[in-house]
Amino acid sequence: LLATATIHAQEFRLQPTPQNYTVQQDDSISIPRQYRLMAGNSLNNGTALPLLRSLMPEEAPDAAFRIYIGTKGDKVVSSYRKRIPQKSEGYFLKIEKDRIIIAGADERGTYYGVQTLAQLLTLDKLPLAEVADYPDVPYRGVVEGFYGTPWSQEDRIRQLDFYGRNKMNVYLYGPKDDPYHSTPHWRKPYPAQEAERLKQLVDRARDNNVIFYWAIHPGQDIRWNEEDRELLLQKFESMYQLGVRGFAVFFDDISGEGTKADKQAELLNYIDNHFVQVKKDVAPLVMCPTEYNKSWTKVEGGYLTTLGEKLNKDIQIMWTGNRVIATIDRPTLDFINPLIKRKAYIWWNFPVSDYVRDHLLMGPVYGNGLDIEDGMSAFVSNPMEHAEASKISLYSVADYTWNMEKFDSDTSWRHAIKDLMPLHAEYLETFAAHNSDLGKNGHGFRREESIRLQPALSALLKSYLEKGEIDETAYNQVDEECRKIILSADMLLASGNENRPLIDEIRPWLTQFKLVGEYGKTVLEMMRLPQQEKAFLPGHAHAQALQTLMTDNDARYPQGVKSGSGQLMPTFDALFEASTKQYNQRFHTALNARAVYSPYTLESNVQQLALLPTQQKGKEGSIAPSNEVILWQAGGSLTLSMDRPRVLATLRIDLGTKEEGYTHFRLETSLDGKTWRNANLQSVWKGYTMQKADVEGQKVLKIRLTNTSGSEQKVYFKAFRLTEQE
Ligand SMILES: CNC(=O)C[C@@H]1[C@H](O)[C@H](O)[C@@H](CO)N1CCCc1ccc(F)cc1
Repeated sequence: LLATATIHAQEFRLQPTPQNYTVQQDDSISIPRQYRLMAGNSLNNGTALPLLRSLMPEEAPDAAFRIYIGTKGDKVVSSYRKRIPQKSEGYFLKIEKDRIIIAGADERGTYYGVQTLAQLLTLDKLPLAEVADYPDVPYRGVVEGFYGTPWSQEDRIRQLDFYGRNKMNVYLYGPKDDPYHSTPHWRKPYPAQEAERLKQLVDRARDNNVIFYWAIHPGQDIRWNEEDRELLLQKFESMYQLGVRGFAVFFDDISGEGTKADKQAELLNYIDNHFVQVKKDVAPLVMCPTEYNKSWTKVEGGYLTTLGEKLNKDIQIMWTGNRVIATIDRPTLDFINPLIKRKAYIWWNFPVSDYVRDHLLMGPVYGNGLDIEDGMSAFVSNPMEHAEASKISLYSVADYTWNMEKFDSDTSWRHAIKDLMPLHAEYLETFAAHNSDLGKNGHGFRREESIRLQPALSALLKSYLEKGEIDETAYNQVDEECRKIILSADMLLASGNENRPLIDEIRPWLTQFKLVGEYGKTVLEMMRLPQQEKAFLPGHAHAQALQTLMTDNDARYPQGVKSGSGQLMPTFDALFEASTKQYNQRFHTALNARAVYSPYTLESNVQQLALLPTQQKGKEGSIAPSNEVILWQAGGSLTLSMDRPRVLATLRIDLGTKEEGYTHFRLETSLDGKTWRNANLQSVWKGYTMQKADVEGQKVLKIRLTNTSGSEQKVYFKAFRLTEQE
């Protein structure tokens, strides 16, 4: 038992990472069963004491062991006054042989001291520790601001408890699809049942020392008149009656009248002067601007400068960074802070996934600057509609914003996973490692995925595509990972009550993840058999069956479910296509060699072209370029076949050679694959190697490019792109 305790203490990590934490290694004390409480009066209506009592229930006035707890200025901790960090929400925690001292700079600091003690109490023995701690970023937390299904009451209760444990101090309620937050009912008070639920959340937030902000999103239909202004204030008043003590006005994603900066500023200052400042117990007003990221900002238009100049100085202005979805760095803040004349209140659009709903974003939080804590007034995360699954990122956001310099994204990510499912951490880590990239998306924001397996995946693919050989080391690593994927999916699906809400959220992705693992194993087996006329066939059929199962859209997820889409699936698909193409060439068969349905098929007797994948995006079709010199033998040809006759708009080819180089080749098109007609090539731009074919309006089934020079040509294969007519 002692050994476990020792190991536990050594690998034990406090979350978030404290600014200062020292432990006397050679000594510890048993957790006192009874203690005498010496509490400062300032804590009477706070939540630090209730939390302490819930952790250590046995109070006894005559107990030898004492706990001194108070806030700076309380007599009971006066002799530790100088040890308390002079920082908002700071605290001093010391565990001695006969006493524990918790002294906060303010009430929330004292509460955080108790939260840190709570973590130490999970050890078998209490280390003789000393913690002097405080947060880097003043406001830290979550803005529930996504499109899609808002979180449930249970989701939110669990979230608020999570924020208390992780020292996050704000939660902004602003679900885009809540009709009483936004158009059409922002003017109306909540119906009784919703009001009661919100009141419960406000109370739970208070228990966790979290400021509950209620946000309103009136901009789409607000009229700049007294009536709407009064209606908005009445709505805020009704929320105040429910206990809300933090208010926000979001003007994002709107158009029309509501986007005017001077009108927005006038309204916000009015709210500040006639509501926030009057109430005295309400947190600073927060607003989200219409121009909330740099790519949407027209500085000369004056929107942000107007807000910066006109808005009362204590009104916070949100900012998502250089783009809608972006990581935050020093240049980002150097742009926005001077414009708005205050420190930006960062709204970080991660791990929100409402624009890539088929993906889960379970990877590490990385890419934000570690030297920018002095440049922001807040950093709040806009999460996924999957509350529990978002906690991997939120755990690290809490870690990052509390102690930025010491933040290590990978360590934090691994601890976040342990915190979420201690008994299944290794399986959840396997799942999370392969479910982190977003796939192509309109915001161009991507994340690393399958990081540790990437070298093996690319080595396996490269040697197979370029030499038709199997890299055994890489093969075994990928095979072993497929086994772990299948195991992890099953273990998590069968994990019972450890974290049922999480499994309920990610179940469709776990099922998909298992299929990805099985597909990988099947494709790996296929790679060994392209020369075996009979043995290859069952594997090919199984792989196709798995492809079908992976694209079957579950009615509940019309957007589909993607897993391993960043690295695993592209590699497995390429290996499926390559091994099937090899089989077809060897046995002159026409097995389907397309992993992902595409209307275009490539055939070629030029060895280096034969395995290039074709791609289709809308009306565009292409053969993937190759970045090596192609030895194109005399008479060698490449044929791109359509699944049915299609009308071409453009066709561009780039062999990396000038005009004369193209005289060695003939380009033809055919509607039936029997009769062919020439298509002339001409330069697109003088002196460039890209050529275009005159095929506008031609209906074709096949396109063929042949080396008619009578000798081998060395060319590049830089582009082969067509567009179809609408
Ligand atoms: C700070 N406010 C926001 O970030 C607003 C919204 C929501 O919060 C959403 O969760 C988030 C990321 O998808 N933003 C996307 C906005 C996209 C969008 C794209 C093109 C448009 F034309 C309009 C909106």
